[in-house]
Amino acid sequence: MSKARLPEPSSADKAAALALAPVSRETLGRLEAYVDLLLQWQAVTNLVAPSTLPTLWTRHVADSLQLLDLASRAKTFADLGSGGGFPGIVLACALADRPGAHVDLVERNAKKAAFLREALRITGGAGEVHHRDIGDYVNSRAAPVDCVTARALAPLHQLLGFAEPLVRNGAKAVFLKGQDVERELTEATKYWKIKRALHPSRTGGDGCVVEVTEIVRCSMAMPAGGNGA
Ligand SMILES: C[S@@+](CC[C@H](N)C(=O)[O-])C[C@H]1O[C@@H](n2cnc3c(N)ncnc32)[C@H](O)[C@@H]1O
Repeated sequence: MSKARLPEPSSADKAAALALAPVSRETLGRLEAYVDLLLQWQAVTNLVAPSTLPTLWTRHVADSLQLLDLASRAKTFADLGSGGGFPGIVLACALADRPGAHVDLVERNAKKAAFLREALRITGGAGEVHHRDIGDYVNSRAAPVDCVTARALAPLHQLLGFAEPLVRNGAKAVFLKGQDVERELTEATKYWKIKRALHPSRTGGDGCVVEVTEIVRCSMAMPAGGNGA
């Protein structure tokens, strides 16, 4: 049986992404190698929604790159639930030439963790894959990180539960969120007192980045599914 042909990223979209989030020639080379690898693996395993492939550069790459401006002095990152590598691999590619930079990519799915390792290998991205559960990772990481990231992982109240040990240890959190952010913030404040700022997404739509610099648990019990341990 012949495989269905996947839609390809459009060159106009790539140009638009690079206008939104300009990168050095070296970073562009790494990102192109990553996108090529992602397209090869996408043919056999679902790393991103196939419908988003034509706009892969704006929807996924530029979306990830915009986090760098919100963490311009950060060197160490923890990307929770990295999946196909957004934003973690993109950040690792962009930071490869920054001395001391490092991205921990946390992913419990074995196939995706294997993909992430291969992406770091072929791009020379500055990072390491942690094939484990986020709860284990955040509760056992001894050294602080500067910035914790996540995209399309969980509702905000759960993300805050995951990130709380890292933020308590000095990290800033930046979460890429969609249009439901106000509802998620309302829900989150039932369980957490947070210091936060909202930044509209540079890649358009109703998306935004939630920047969190303080997370304090309220007395109410967390619902199932958060890092309520
Ligand atoms: C919907 S995907 C999003 C992937 C990527 N961040 C993106 O935006 O394309 C969520 C990923 O988080 C991983 N994940 C979910 N819960 C996790 C957990 N508790 N520990 C580790 N990985 C987790 C899943 O395996 C999945 O690959």
